[in-house]
Amino acid sequence: MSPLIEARDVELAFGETPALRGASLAAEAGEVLAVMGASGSGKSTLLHCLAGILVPDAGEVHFDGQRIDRLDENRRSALRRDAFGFVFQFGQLVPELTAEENIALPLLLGGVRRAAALAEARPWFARLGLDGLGSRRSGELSGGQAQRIALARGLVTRPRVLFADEPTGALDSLTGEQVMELMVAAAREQGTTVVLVTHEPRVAAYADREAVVRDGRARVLSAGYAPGVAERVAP
Ligand SMILES: Nc1ncnc2c1ncn2[C@@H]1O[C@H](COP(=O)(O)OP(=O)(O)OP(=O)(O)O)[C@@H](O)[C@H]1O
Repeated sequence: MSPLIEARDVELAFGETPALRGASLAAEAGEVLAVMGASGSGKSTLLHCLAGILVPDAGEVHFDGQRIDRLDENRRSALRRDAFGFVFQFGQLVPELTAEENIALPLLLGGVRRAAALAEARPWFARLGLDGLGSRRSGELSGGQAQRIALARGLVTRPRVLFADEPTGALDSLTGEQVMELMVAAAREQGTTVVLVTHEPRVAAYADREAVVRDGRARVLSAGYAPGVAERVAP
């Protein structure tokens, strides 16, 4: 079976700073893949290349049998909107919108009519333990509540791949674990592949498989989680 999404020998430099130096990484359909590594190792850059946000200087990015690094910006943008979902460290909700409108936003941007988009957003409140919060704005939500809204926004279009960059990084560990449990359960329920960037082994433990990025190169660890394995495997 070929992977759903794959980076092959990807290289990318920001000016004189090499961020990726031949990174290869693949995720199968339905898999939860954690990407770990030290600060500055290139994790976010690799995620941005996989998601078609950045175009690598060299190497290839494939999604669902298509080479996406060769698509122009308009087509990559359409792909991100139609096939991918995103969750970032600080939720990044739109402060002027209610929680319900924030969840519905990717559908609205994709041309779904307002009533239909809000109807799609509503079940997420019960699913993520957020009942009664639909009309709140982001300033009236706790960090954990806001991140669950961001998670719902990332999944509401039923994306093929959810890209999550340090989704628990701004939360305390208990709240972070709740968000991870909800994220993995919701993704599995709808068959969404998850590429999860984290530097926390406790967060990576929710994944089916782990990869480590070190100095701009990725290596996949064997399935399953064992404390300390990342440190032992890295040369
Ligand atoms: N927009 C940018 N402009 C210049 N350099 C950048 C930019 N983004 C990242 N870099 C550099 O590229 C390298 C990889 O950064 P990246 O953000 O991918 O690492 P990371 O592993 O995700 O780090 P962290 O865990 O701290 O978020 C670093 O040396 C970083 O300073």
